[in-house]
Amino acid sequence: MTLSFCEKVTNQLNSGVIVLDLDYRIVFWNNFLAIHANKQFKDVCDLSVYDVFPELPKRWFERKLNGVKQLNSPSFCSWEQRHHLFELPHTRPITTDSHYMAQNVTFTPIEDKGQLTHICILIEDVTDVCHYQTMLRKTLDDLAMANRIDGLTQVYNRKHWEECLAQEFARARRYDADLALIMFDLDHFKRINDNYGHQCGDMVLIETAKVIEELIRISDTFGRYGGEEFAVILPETGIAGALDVAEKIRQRIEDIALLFNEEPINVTTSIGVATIGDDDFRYEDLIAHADQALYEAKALGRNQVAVNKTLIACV
Ligand SMILES: Nc1nc2c(ncn2[C@@H]2O[C@H](COP(=O)(O)OP(=O)(O)OP(=O)(O)O)[C@@H](O)[C@H]2O)c(=O)[nH]1
Repeated sequence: MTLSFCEKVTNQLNSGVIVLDLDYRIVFWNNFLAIHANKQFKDVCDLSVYDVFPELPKRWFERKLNGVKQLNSPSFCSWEQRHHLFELPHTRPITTDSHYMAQNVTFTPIEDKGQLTHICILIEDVTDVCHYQTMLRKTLDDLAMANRIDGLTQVYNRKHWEECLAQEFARARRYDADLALIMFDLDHFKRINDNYGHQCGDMVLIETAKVIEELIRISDTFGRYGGEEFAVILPETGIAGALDVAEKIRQRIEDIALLFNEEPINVTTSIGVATIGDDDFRYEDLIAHADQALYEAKALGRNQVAVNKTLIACV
């Protein structure tokens, strides 16, 4: 078979070109397809495109082509809509999420003497774009996560935790719901650092975060407020429930069995509890109340739970 000039040019393209008649029979495909589908044109010529690519989503494909026919204008399908239309293996040495080549596909009507006679399908290999975009998205997700997480303890950092509190506070105000806050601070933590070193102090903070994360509900939001101070947001929780959780936290921390260089390390915590009140207009008010209660727990001798004074009146 002698090739026309246009066919020779098309065979040089680094994209796939398939031409279908109006019955979806293949009347041309270029070398790119011969290589990537591992089938010479003579072996597919005049076959239905569905016989050669049984994986094609027939209903979607025909709807797409009908649109091209009726409007007599090109149509496009990007890899972001459908990763690929034709199952062509990619030849990259890179690991991607799919075995198949990611594709941008353009459908173009072809007329002869004013009559639509064929549809040309251009398949662009965008495996690299897809791969690098996927990696970029993952990196951005990781960065966003790192921005929310405290590097040492792997729980929420103060900035993100406060954003969560601001949201919960607004929601509780809007729906007149309960909301409680627990803030706790490890007792005499400076002594642990001074006596055993910062490495030991860090280990205590990591272990504390771990046990408390296991103790609270998934709907609660736990974060490191700073230094050796942590905080828990308890949505839909009144004072009785909050005190219950606070006591569990106190007990759990007292029970942590830690060894550093084979020496037991004892840790206790002082805890302040506050719940949203009529006079709290900003989430910072709630923090101030819980912090005040925490200060009282320290003043009363540590290793205990205190409720902020304005609340005691209504308990
Ligand atoms: N190892 C370690 N220590 C920290 C970290 N952040 C804060 N600290 C230390 O925590 C200690 C807090 O000391 P203080 O504020 O005096 O409180 P405290 O000794 O716990 O005493 P009370 O709170 O009154 O019971 C300081 O020595 C800080 O350096 C950290 O990430 N790692």
